[in-house]
Amino acid sequence: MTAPVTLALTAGEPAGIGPELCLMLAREARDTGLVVVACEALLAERARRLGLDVTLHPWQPGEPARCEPGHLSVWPVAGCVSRAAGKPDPANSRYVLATLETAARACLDGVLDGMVTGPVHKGVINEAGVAFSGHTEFLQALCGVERVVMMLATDELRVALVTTHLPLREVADAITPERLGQVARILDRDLRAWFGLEQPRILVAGLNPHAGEGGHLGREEIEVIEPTLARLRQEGLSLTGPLPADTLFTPHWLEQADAVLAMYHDQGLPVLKYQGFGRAVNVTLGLPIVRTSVDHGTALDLAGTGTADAGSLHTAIRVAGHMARCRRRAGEVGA
Ligand SMILES: NC(=O)C1=CN([C@@H]2O[C@H](COP(=O)(O)OP(=O)(O)OC[C@H]3O[C@@H](n4cnc5c(N)ncnc54)[C@H](O)[C@@H]3O)[C@@H](O)[C@H]2O)C=CC1
Ligand SMILES: NCC(=O)COP(=O)(O)O
Repeated sequence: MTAPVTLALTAGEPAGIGPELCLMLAREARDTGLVVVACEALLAERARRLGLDVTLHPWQPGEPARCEPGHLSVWPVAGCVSRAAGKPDPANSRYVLATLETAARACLDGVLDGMVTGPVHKGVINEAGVAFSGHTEFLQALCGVERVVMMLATDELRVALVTTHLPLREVADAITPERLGQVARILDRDLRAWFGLEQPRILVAGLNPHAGEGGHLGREEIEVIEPTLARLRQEGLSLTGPLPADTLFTPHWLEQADAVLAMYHDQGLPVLKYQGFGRAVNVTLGLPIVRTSVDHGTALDLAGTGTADAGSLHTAIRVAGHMARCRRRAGEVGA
């Protein structure tokens, strides 16, 4: 019999809502195996504080994960030096990164089938002197791949990004024919692989207002985006654009598309979050492992209150489980 899919779930920033969202999962039975990669004492303390009756079971590679209500398997990670909700401590940063590395290496080694990440605080990690711009870039480097793509999705809308965590000032220079080509090809390929689309229809946003207004409001569309899209169409990609970003997110265009490719983080993600914050998933395309994440951050204001919504975490687990099963079926990893 084939072993059930088992995912790593990193609990993220200890002072944030990640640890309690992981614990909330234990209220119900799970049909996908989950191993929470975190400090066991942190989880135990947060469970006590919130009155959650959860028994934590240290997990060893090769063991089945506990899936019944009231029980959670934990891959214990050391180094979490302060565990207060709502009070982040840069001294925990090495521990936070160790949870990510533990999970990612387990996926690369085939010990686990994919990873779901709870929210980390990028600023706090940087305060510890570690250059870190996000899981996306961290996992790209750890897995040794040249390009990955951040895509956030609800059941109704998918938005992928050409650039991710960059100061706005640097965005225009980062949009090169090479990067745009790599991102569009990964998006097209992974929409086919994971989302069952035979010929993904992708709307591409311009960078400038009104997609450059014929060159009067910026020349990136004419000099970079249009020629690159023309080359990609010759390769068989179905791309429409560059379209003015302010009217692209309207039913007229979205009804004809499977995904939107936005040029930068705050061009695409505010629309996605307005449409579906709390039930969206963040997927890293182009990695050799399965990785999804929640659509929200650390919500330090809610940590320790038990009021955080676990909707996006449920979506992230569902999508990662689906991707891991696809990979199994495709024979990319041993069944
Ligand atoms: N996947 C990740 O690791 C992500 C991490 N972040 C990081 O999180 C930190 C804080 O970012 P913010 O911009 O403040 O965004 P945030 O998502 O943490 O908070 C924005 C607002 O949404 C609320 N909120 C967030 N998650 C919620 C949930 N599950 N249930 C109910 N309400 C929720 C918060 O209380 C707050 O009012 C930053 O360091 C950022 O980089 C942000 C997005 C994703
Ligand atoms: N806005 C999405 C976000 O910041 C999450 O990024 P990452 O940590 O998944 O790279």
